[in-house]
Amino acid sequence: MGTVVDAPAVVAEEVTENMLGGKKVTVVFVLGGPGSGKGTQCANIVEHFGFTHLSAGDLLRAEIKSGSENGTMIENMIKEGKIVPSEVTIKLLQEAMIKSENDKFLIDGFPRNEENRAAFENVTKISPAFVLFFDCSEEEMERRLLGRNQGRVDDNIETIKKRFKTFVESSLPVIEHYNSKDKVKKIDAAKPIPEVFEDVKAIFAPYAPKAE
Ligand SMILES: Nc1ncnc2c1ncn2[C@@H]1O[C@H](COP(=O)(O)OP(=O)(O)OP(=O)(O)O)[C@@H](O)[C@H]1O
Ligand SMILES: Nc1ccn([C@@H]2O[C@H](COP(=O)(O)O)[C@@H](O)[C@H]2O)c(=O)n1
Ligand SMILES: [Mg+2]
Repeated sequence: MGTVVDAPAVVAEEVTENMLGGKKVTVVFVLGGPGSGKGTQCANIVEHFGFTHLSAGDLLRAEIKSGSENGTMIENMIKEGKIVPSEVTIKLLQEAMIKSENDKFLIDGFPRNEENRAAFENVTKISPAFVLFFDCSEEEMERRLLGRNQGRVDDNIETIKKRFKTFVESSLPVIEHYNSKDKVKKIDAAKPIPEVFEDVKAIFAPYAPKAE
């Protein structure tokens, strides 16, 4: 009797799980400190595994450039290494996912704090397949950021120190949360780029496009 009554609830959950605008999506959160190599490795994953890369930072920077009413607030938060309110970032991520024809997304640099994490789950009902965590020392990340040369307003030593503090205080607890659910795949990101990608490839092997 119990089984018969329970069955529809289970089916309903399967149907609605990770649905977005009528499609079932796979989401991987890509986390790690500033300069750990998230963007660099996401570009490789896109090329080899057909995911769409959504960088929360890039979306926020595009929002500033677009002349949005939130532009000044976002720019100030980025300069201070602070985290923009979740509603702003989630709206940008949701819009980008709905607009995309793809159903596999790398969400880079999000969730950055507990508020990001809980709000995303509440609003989208999407849970990540897993969390890719790029682990790297602050010394190495600082060296990389100071050498990046992409004209970012936050690639200066004052902001870098603030971003490290935000990462330790606000972002590491998010990684710990997912670790407690066995969802974190940790990568040694201090190695050279091709070696890091070898480790990444092993994790993404189940997502390799099928040979025709
Ligand atoms: N494994 C690596 N070894 C050496 N340099 C690297 C490595 N990975 C990335 N880099 C370089 O470090 C810089 C930062 O990399 P990237 O932009 O991918 O980091 P990120 O984690 O996305 O940083 P942010 O959080 O600030 O956006 C870039 O100049 C990139 O070329
Ligand atoms: N979830 C997020 C992600 C980023 N930010 C702000 O953007 C800055 C740059 O992000 P990168 O991922 O490109 O390093 C970051 O320091 C934050 O100020 C955010 O608020 N919320
Ligand atoms: Mg990046």
